Amino acid sequence: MGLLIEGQWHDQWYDTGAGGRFKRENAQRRNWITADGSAGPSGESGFAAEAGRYHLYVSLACPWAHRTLILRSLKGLEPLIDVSVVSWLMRENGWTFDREHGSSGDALDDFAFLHQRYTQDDPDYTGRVTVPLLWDKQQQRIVSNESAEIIRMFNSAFDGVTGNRLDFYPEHLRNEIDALNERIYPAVNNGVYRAGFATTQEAYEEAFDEVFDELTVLETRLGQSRYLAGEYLTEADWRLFTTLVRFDAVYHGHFKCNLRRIADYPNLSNWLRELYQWPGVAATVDMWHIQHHYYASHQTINPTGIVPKGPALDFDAPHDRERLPGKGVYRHT
Ligand SMILES: N[C@@H](CCC(=O)N[C@@H](CS)C(=O)NCC(=O)O)C(=O)O
Repeated sequence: MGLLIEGQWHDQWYDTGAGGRFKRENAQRRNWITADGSAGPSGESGFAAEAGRYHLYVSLACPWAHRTLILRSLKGLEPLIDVSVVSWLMRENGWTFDREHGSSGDALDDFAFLHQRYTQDDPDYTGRVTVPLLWDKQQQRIVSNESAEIIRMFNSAFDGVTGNRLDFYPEHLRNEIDALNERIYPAVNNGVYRAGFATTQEAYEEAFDEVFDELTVLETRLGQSRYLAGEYLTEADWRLFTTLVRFDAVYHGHFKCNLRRIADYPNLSNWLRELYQWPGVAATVDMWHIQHHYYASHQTINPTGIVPKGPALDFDAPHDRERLPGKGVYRHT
């Protein structure tokens, strides 16, 4: 675990400051792929949607990278955007490449370390070396290392190429989806990390309470609504999914978010199974990478590196969500 400072790699754990609070660094590359290469909401123009031009770097353990793999699958982008999967283990060199346990190696240059890709973009790069990372093979530059924006690009930029009309961020639901994301990101997606990486009791308990307060709100909501934003399955669901699918296996034990398991919430656990069983999704979930990555990589939290054998999880078990009205994914015209 470390970061680049003026292009040099430094092995360094997170600095949680005096209060012991983990603060996630903001992503630094914020360009957008668009249908015609015009500029997106941030960054520069020049990234037009073209088959075969972009490459996605992911970890199968990482919930932020997982979002991008799900949207890539559901939007029919697998033949257009190829992927490299980093090693499950992240230690003193940060994300590295190998070809074990389903990792791919660096498919482009056979680099040993992901930080080499960051310094190829900028030899003086300063910052954390994170996944997901979307790379432009043509310009040899990073498009984006912000998953929230990569999934938005995947949702629409390539529609003219693929003909895929599924819309996970439909116009009429945007306010609702944005409001959900604004609560769920700090309290749940990042909340479990804030609990797990806290270095004071107070910071841990603060994050812990936020996680479970929000899960209670979401449990109630999903008792009345098939999906988070209503009858349509949207981006907001997939963003929550990647955290909850890891929860009982990792966040409950490793990050000490153990008031309850997701299995103890009837609506959240049934909703989780429906999403897991959505065509194309189960293949993006690798519980081996997920469990081994967290327990073996975070040596400050789990110095022995022992990976628990349980819990037994069965996301293929039947769910009861048909009891609520649902329309599946919205299709734009
Ligand atoms: N804002 C980024 C966050 C990505 C992120 O923090 N990824 C983690 C893996 S789950 C990472 O690569 N961490 C390495 C580090 O912080 O050094 C996004 O959502 O894309």
